[in-house]
Amino acid sequence: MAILGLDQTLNSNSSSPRHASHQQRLRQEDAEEEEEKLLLKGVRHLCERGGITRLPARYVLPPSDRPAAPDQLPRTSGLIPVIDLVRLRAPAERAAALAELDAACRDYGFFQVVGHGLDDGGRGMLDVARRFFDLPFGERARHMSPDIRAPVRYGTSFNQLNDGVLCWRDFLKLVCDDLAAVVPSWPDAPADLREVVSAYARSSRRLFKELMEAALEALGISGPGAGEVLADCDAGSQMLMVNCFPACPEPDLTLGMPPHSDYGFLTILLQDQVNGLEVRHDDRWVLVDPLPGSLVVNVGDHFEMYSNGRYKSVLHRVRVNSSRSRISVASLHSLPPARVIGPAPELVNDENNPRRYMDTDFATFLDYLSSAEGKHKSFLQTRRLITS
Ligand SMILES: O=C(O)CCC(=O)C(=O)O
Ligand SMILES: [Fe+2]
Repeated sequence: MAILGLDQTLNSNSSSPRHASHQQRLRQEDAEEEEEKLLLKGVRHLCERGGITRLPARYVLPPSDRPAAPDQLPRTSGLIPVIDLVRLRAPAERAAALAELDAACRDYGFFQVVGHGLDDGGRGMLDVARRFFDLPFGERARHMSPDIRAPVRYGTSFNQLNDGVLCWRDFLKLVCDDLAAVVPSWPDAPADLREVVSAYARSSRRLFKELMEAALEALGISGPGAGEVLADCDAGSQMLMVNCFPACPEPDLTLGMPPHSDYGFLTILLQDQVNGLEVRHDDRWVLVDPLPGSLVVNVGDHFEMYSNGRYKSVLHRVRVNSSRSRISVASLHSLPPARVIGPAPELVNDENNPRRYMDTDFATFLDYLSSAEGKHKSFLQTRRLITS
């Protein structure tokens, strides 16, 4: 297909002309099918073919869903609270740091972590991720699967089963629940991927547990209740989403990820120097401008449910830009997949803090993702008992 032809096909209006002959309509249907197949190979592949000077129509959002041009955004450096783990680890400063953590989870649902002591600050992880996305398409495509349940999966967009408008994103999903068992099925190229990513996954899990320990203390949950949750964190579910957002020809018309919340307890996000994450706060989108070397952490749906609404799982989205490709690695942590999650009994009382969410489990979440409902509401909304 000629390069110009490709652009024209991708941008063309998909409805058939009224007087098109039967044969013309069939040809158009074939072309649309070919185009869809091409787009599902991902945005990296699309960009590598060259000649993409306009955003293909399948990625164009309706005007109300488009991101504001960057210069119209409020500057937000300093807005997302910073939690210093060095203070959290110092007995004399722990109480003050816990109060800050509690406020961040309540008021923002997001915070930045510094002083985390991660070996190389995550640089090795970002570097191997970049080299993975730089591999020839055929090498990446070995891991492609439309099955959202596949433990290793290279995919594109957000939820390709349900996306009406595609997102400008490719990703490698790696389930890390039982590392020793899953690592042999991970990509073997680049040659150091398995080693670097599994080391990062282990560090991220340690950080998750440390943050959960602190958050439970901040919530006033102690004794056997806290012990059980923390033991479950050790054997809990973990999923790495390694995201690649290539430079985009018309970034103001689309998004790298649509507004969504994360399903787990906490997500730990490592990102390169290119901004893109926007968080919903006070009814507006704010661009997160992270401190160099920090990790961004957010509360997920399971933690909002477990905390009976005290902590907020906040909508966030990713914008793309026209000049620089961006890499991020989200590590989504929760309790073991078989565990039923509902409000902690310590946080519910009939008088002034009634139960706000019904119990849920992982299977229900996966069913939701593959259902038509996944198009319209957040998973959390489907679990609410009290809507205010
Ligand atoms: O790339 C980012 O900044 C956010 C990624 C994200 O929200 C996710 O993978 O769930
Ligand atoms: Fe997310």
